[in-house]
Amino acid sequence: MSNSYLTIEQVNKRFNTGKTSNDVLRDINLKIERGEYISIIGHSGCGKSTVLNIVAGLLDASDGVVILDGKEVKGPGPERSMVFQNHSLLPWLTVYENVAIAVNKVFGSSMGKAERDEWVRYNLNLVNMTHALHQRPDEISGGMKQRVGIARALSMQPKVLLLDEPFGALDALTRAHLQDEVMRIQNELKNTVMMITHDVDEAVLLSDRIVMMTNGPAATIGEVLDIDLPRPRDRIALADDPTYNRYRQAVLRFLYEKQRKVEKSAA
Ligand SMILES: Nc1ncnc2c1ncn2[C@@H]1O[C@H](COP(=O)(O)OP(=O)(O)OP(=O)(O)O)[C@@H](O)[C@H]1O
Repeated sequence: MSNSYLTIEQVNKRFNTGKTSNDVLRDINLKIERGEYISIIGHSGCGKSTVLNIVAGLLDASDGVVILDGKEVKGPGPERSMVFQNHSLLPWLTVYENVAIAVNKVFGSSMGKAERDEWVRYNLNLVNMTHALHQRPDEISGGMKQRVGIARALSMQPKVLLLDEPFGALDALTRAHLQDEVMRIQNELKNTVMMITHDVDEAVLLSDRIVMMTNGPAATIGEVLDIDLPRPRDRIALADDPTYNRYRQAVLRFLYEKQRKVEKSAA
């Protein structure tokens, strides 16, 4: 298998607890090109977070490798920054400081103080948060916290941005607004992104490809769907677009027909 920008090759994952071994992932193979936006969708518990955690280096694969930009992933690193569903800001630091702490850690030796300050502000400006620089996490809304988390992840200039249900805890309107912001930022920065989602519309709207996982145990990639919709994408215009709806139906069919059958036959 030749390498792409990000290659997941023959990855298996078993969790061993006491005498029992739980085969969670089997034969995960995926190649992601630089600048691609990939979503991973699948039923709860199939192993989506496990895949992302292996790419993040937070978990080791039992077999197989992850190669990013020619280097094997071994342990966590700032070139693979992660945003979680439940914002993980440090509550005692301000919005500015939450991003600055990451910037100082990653670029402390290579950027001067003024340059670091400018970079923190640049990233907070990308997510429209410069009005709240000196507020603390408990003084801002859930959507604002997620924006700061995204700014913090982007500020590390990751080679791949890993989003674990980043909009999952938000109300529908805030979620839509933040999805639009992420699409705008993606258009501007052309990041390589892997995002876990349970939301079919979110997957189709944001992605270049949707990776659909089979049910566990021993979950694997069932189908990969190319989303060939021009960008920038407008959610309202797409609601009536036949191609958009065809993609949507393909994902729904996978999740609720094909994977339900697997569940029944396994029972
Ligand atoms: N540290 C661990 N030790 C043992 N089993 C684990 C561990 N982490 C995850 N698992 C198991 O691996 C399976 C996949 O979990 P994972 O969190 O990756 O699924 P998921 O698809 O992300 O789920 P959800 O959509 O509900 O977040 C589950 O059966 C889970 O119980």
